Amino acid sequence: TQSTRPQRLLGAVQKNATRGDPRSVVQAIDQFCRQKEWAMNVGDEKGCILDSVVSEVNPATVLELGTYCGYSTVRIASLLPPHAKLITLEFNPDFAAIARQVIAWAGLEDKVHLVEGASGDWIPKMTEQFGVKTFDLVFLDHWKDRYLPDTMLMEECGLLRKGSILLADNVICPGTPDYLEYVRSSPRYESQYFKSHLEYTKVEDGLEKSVFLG
Ligand SMILES: CCCNc1ncnc2c1ncn2[C@@H]1O[C@H](/C=C/CNC(=O)c2cc(-c3ccc(F)cc3)cc(O)c2O)[C@@H](O)[C@H]1O
Ligand SMILES: [Mg+2]
Repeated sequence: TQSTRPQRLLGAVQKNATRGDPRSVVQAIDQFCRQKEWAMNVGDEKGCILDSVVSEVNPATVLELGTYCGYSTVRIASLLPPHAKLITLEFNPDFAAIARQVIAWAGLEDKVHLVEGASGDWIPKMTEQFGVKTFDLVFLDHWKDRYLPDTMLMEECGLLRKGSILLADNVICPGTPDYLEYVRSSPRYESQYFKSHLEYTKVEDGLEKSVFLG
Protein backbone atom coordinates (compact mmCIF):
# COMPACT_ATOMS: atom_id res chain seq x y z
CA THR A 1 0.00 0.00 0.00
CA GLN A 2 1.08 3.54 -0.74
CA SER A 3 2.78 5.55 2.00
CA THR A 4 1.51 9.04 2.82
CA ARG A 5 3.58 12.22 2.63
CA PRO A 6 3.69 12.54 6.46
CA GLN A 7 4.95 8.94 6.63
CA ARG A 8 7.69 9.74 4.10
CA LEU A 9 8.55 12.91 6.06
CA LEU A 10 8.91 10.83 9.25
CA GLY A 11 11.11 8.38 7.32
CA ALA A 12 13.39 11.24 6.32
CA VAL A 13 13.67 12.30 9.98
CA GLN A 14 14.50 8.76 11.15
CA LYS A 15 17.05 8.38 8.34
CA ASN A 16 18.77 11.80 8.49
CA ALA A 17 18.28 13.25 11.96
CA THR A 18 20.06 12.36 15.21
CA ARG A 19 17.83 11.08 18.02
CA GLY A 20 17.54 13.68 20.76
CA ASP A 21 18.77 16.52 18.56
CA PRO A 22 15.85 18.85 17.72
CA ARG A 23 17.89 21.03 15.34
CA SER A 24 18.78 17.98 13.22
CA VAL A 25 15.07 17.00 13.11
CA VAL A 26 14.12 20.49 11.87
CA GLN A 27 16.95 20.38 9.33
CA ALA A 28 15.93 16.92 8.07
CA ILE A 29 12.33 18.04 7.50
CA ASP A 30 13.38 21.26 5.74
CA GLN A 31 15.75 19.28 3.50
CA PHE A 32 13.00 16.76 2.70
CA CYS A 33 10.56 19.57 1.83
CA ARG A 34 13.09 21.46 -0.32
CA GLN A 35 14.56 18.47 -2.13
CA LYS A 36 11.79 15.84 -2.19
CA GLU A 37 8.22 16.93 -1.36
CA TRP A 38 6.73 20.26 -0.30
CA ALA A 39 4.79 20.07 2.97
CA MET A 40 2.89 22.71 4.94
CA ASN A 41 5.40 23.17 7.77
CA VAL A 42 6.05 26.75 8.86
CA GLY A 43 9.51 26.19 7.32
CA ASP A 44 12.98 27.60 7.97
CA GLU A 45 12.44 31.26 7.02
CA LYS A 46 9.21 31.86 8.98
CA GLY A 47 10.60 29.36 11.52
CA CYS A 48 13.38 31.80 12.41
CA ILE A 49 10.76 34.48 13.12
CA LEU A 50 8.84 31.94 15.25
CA ASP A 51 12.07 31.13 17.14
CA SER A 52 12.76 34.80 17.87
CA VAL A 53 9.23 35.39 19.18
CA VAL A 54 9.40 32.26 21.39
CA SER A 55 12.80 33.30 22.75
CA GLU A 56 11.57 36.84 23.43
CA VAL A 57 8.37 35.67 25.20
CA ASN A 58 10.16 32.83 27.05
CA PRO A 59 6.73 31.28 27.72
CA ALA A 60 5.80 28.94 30.55
CA THR A 61 2.60 27.88 28.77
CA VAL A 62 2.20 27.54 24.99
CA LEU A 63 -0.79 26.40 22.91
CA GLU A 64 -0.31 25.29 19.29
CA LEU A 65 -3.38 24.88 17.07
CA GLY A 66 -2.67 22.38 14.29
CA THR A 67 0.28 20.07 14.96
CA TYR A 68 0.41 18.44 11.50
CA CYS A 69 3.76 16.57 11.52
CA GLY A 70 5.16 18.38 14.55
CA TYR A 71 7.74 20.60 12.81
CA SER A 72 6.79 23.83 14.60
CA THR A 73 6.10 21.83 17.78
CA VAL A 74 9.76 20.74 17.77
CA ARG A 75 11.00 24.28 16.97
CA ILE A 76 8.99 25.79 19.84
CA ALA A 77 9.57 23.03 22.42
CA SER A 78 13.34 23.08 21.84
CA LEU A 79 13.42 26.71 22.99
CA LEU A 80 11.27 26.38 26.12
CA PRO A 81 12.66 26.85 29.62
CA PRO A 82 12.62 23.82 31.96
CA HIS A 83 9.11 22.96 33.32
CA ALA A 84 7.45 24.99 30.53
CA LYS A 85 4.56 23.22 28.82
CA LEU A 86 3.51 23.13 25.17
CA ILE A 87 0.02 21.79 24.46
CA THR A 88 -0.57 21.06 20.76
CA LEU A 89 -3.96 20.15 19.29
CA GLU A 90 -4.29 17.91 16.23
CA PHE A 91 -7.59 16.33 15.22
CA ASN A 92 -6.37 14.08 12.39
CA PRO A 93 -5.28 10.80 14.03
CA ASP A 94 -2.88 9.91 11.20
CA PHE A 95 -1.09 13.26 11.46
CA ALA A 96 -1.08 13.01 15.28
CA ALA A 97 0.58 9.57 15.09
CA ILE A 98 3.34 10.91 12.84
CA ALA A 99 3.82 14.03 14.97
CA ARG A 100 4.22 11.96 18.16
CA GLN A 101 7.08 10.06 16.51
CA VAL A 102 8.74 13.23 15.20
CA ILE A 103 8.50 14.83 18.67
CA ALA A 104 9.87 11.63 20.27
CA TRP A 105 12.78 11.49 17.78
CA ALA A 106 13.68 15.03 18.85
CA GLY A 107 13.57 13.87 22.50
CA LEU A 108 10.97 16.50 23.44
CA GLU A 109 8.15 14.29 24.74
CA ASP A 110 8.50 15.70 28.25
CA LYS A 111 7.83 19.28 27.11
CA VAL A 112 4.98 18.51 24.71
CA HIS A 113 1.44 17.35 25.35
CA LEU A 114 -0.12 16.39 22.02
CA VAL A 115 -3.90 16.25 22.35
CA GLU A 116 -5.76 14.40 19.62
CA GLY A 117 -8.93 16.40 19.09
CA ALA A 118 -10.54 19.53 17.70
CA SER A 119 -9.63 22.98 19.00
CA GLY A 120 -13.31 23.90 19.45
CA ASP A 121 -13.82 20.96 21.79
CA TRP A 122 -10.57 21.29 23.73
CA ILE A 123 -10.08 25.03 24.22
CA PRO A 124 -12.96 25.13 26.75
CA LYS A 125 -11.38 22.20 28.64
CA MET A 126 -7.83 23.54 28.96
CA THR A 127 -8.18 24.65 32.56
CA GLU A 128 -10.03 21.61 33.93
CA GLN A 129 -7.96 19.05 31.94
CA PHE A 130 -4.46 20.56 32.09
CA GLY A 131 -4.61 23.08 34.92
CA VAL A 132 -3.68 25.88 32.50
CA LYS A 133 -5.05 29.26 33.60
CA THR A 134 -3.78 31.37 30.71
CA PHE A 135 -1.40 30.91 27.76
CA ASP A 136 1.68 33.09 27.41
CA LEU A 137 1.91 32.23 23.70
CA VAL A 138 -0.49 30.74 21.13
CA PHE A 139 0.73 29.60 17.68
CA LEU A 140 -2.13 29.41 15.16
CA ASP A 141 -1.44 27.17 12.16
CA HIS A 142 -4.59 25.10 11.70
CA TRP A 143 -7.48 25.65 9.26
CA LYS A 144 -7.35 29.30 8.29
CA ASP A 145 -11.08 29.93 8.71
CA ARG A 146 -10.80 28.72 12.31
CA TYR A 147 -8.25 31.30 13.51
CA LEU A 148 -10.90 33.93 14.33
CA PRO A 149 -13.55 31.71 15.96
CA ASP A 150 -10.91 29.97 18.07
CA THR A 151 -9.38 33.30 19.13
CA MET A 152 -12.80 34.52 20.26
CA LEU A 153 -13.31 31.22 22.08
CA MET A 154 -9.95 31.60 23.88
CA GLU A 155 -11.03 35.12 24.94
CA GLU A 156 -14.38 33.82 26.20
CA CYS A 157 -12.70 31.00 28.13
CA GLY A 158 -10.38 33.49 29.83
CA LEU A 159 -7.30 31.76 28.41
CA LEU A 160 -5.67 35.07 27.37
CA ARG A 161 -4.21 37.51 29.87
CA LYS A 162 -2.79 41.04 29.49
CA GLY A 163 0.38 40.42 27.45
CA SER A 164 -0.53 37.02 25.98
CA ILE A 165 0.94 36.71 22.49
CA LEU A 166 -0.89 35.26 19.47
CA LEU A 167 1.40 34.32 16.56
CA ALA A 168 -0.46 33.35 13.39
CA ASP A 169 1.02 31.61 10.33
CA ASN A 170 -0.20 32.16 6.75
CA VAL A 171 -1.91 35.49 7.20
CA ILE A 172 -1.15 36.24 3.50
CA CYS A 173 -0.98 32.79 1.87
CA PRO A 174 -3.40 31.02 2.04
CA GLY A 175 -4.59 34.06 4.04
CA THR A 176 -6.77 34.65 7.06
CA PRO A 177 -8.61 37.88 6.17
CA ASP A 178 -11.28 37.88 8.87
CA TYR A 179 -8.70 37.10 11.61
CA LEU A 180 -6.31 39.78 10.34
CA GLU A 181 -9.09 42.39 10.22
CA TYR A 182 -10.09 41.49 13.77
CA VAL A 183 -6.69 41.64 15.49
CA ARG A 184 -5.66 44.75 13.53
CA SER A 185 -8.84 46.74 14.24
CA SER A 186 -9.70 45.56 17.76
CA PRO A 187 -8.62 47.91 20.58
CA ARG A 188 -7.88 44.78 22.62
CA TYR A 189 -4.90 43.82 20.44
CA GLU A 190 -1.64 45.42 19.36
CA SER A 191 -0.63 43.70 16.08
CA GLN A 192 2.58 43.53 14.07
CA TYR A 193 3.15 41.88 10.67
CA PHE A 194 6.40 39.98 9.98
CA LYS A 195 6.81 39.78 6.22
CA SER A 196 8.34 36.55 4.96
CA HIS A 197 7.69 33.86 2.34
CA LEU A 198 5.53 30.79 2.03
CA GLU A 199 7.59 27.85 3.25
CA TYR A 200 10.14 26.60 0.72
CA THR A 201 8.94 29.10 -1.95
CA LYS A 202 9.40 32.72 -3.09
CA VAL A 203 5.69 33.47 -2.67
CA GLU A 204 4.94 36.19 -0.11
CA ASP A 205 3.53 35.11 3.23
CA GLY A 206 4.01 36.29 6.80
CA LEU A 207 3.31 35.91 10.48
CA GLU A 208 1.06 38.25 12.47
CA LYS A 209 2.08 38.79 16.10
CA SER A 210 -0.74 40.15 18.25
CA VAL A 211 -0.48 41.13 21.92
CA PHE A 212 -3.71 40.77 23.91
CA LEU A 213 -4.14 43.98 25.93
CA GLY A 214 -6.71 42.56 28.38
C1 LIG B 1 -12.32 21.48 13.52
C2 LIG B 1 -11.34 22.21 12.68
C3 LIG B 1 -10.58 23.26 13.48
N1 LIG B 1 -9.90 22.67 14.59
C4 LIG B 1 -8.76 21.94 14.51
N2 LIG B 1 -8.33 21.35 15.65
C5 LIG B 1 -7.21 20.60 15.61
N3 LIG B 1 -6.45 20.38 14.51
C6 LIG B 1 -6.87 20.97 13.37
C7 LIG B 1 -8.02 21.78 13.31
N4 LIG B 1 -8.15 22.24 12.05
C8 LIG B 1 -7.13 21.73 11.33
N5 LIG B 1 -6.35 20.97 12.13
C9 LIG B 1 -5.11 20.29 11.76
O1 LIG B 1 -4.18 21.34 11.51
C10 LIG B 1 -3.49 21.09 10.27
C11 LIG B 1 -4.04 22.00 9.24
C12 LIG B 1 -3.34 23.01 8.78
C13 LIG B 1 -3.92 23.89 7.71
N6 LIG B 1 -2.81 24.59 7.10
C14 LIG B 1 -2.88 24.96 5.83
O2 LIG B 1 -3.90 24.77 5.16
C15 LIG B 1 -1.68 25.56 5.21
C16 LIG B 1 -1.66 25.67 3.83
C17 LIG B 1 -0.55 26.21 3.17
C18 LIG B 1 -0.56 26.32 1.72
C19 LIG B 1 -0.13 27.48 1.10
C20 LIG B 1 -0.14 27.58 -0.31
C21 LIG B 1 -0.55 26.50 -1.08
F1 LIG B 1 -0.54 26.57 -2.41
C22 LIG B 1 -0.98 25.33 -0.46
C23 LIG B 1 -0.99 25.23 0.94
C24 LIG B 1 0.56 26.65 3.92
C25 LIG B 1 0.52 26.53 5.32
O3 LIG B 1 1.59 26.95 6.08
C26 LIG B 1 -0.59 26.01 5.98
O4 LIG B 1 -0.57 25.97 7.34
C27 LIG B 1 -3.76 19.63 9.95
O5 LIG B 1 -2.84 18.81 10.61
C28 LIG B 1 -5.18 19.47 10.49
O6 LIG B 1 -5.50 18.12 10.75
MG1 LIG C 1 1.07 27.14 8.12
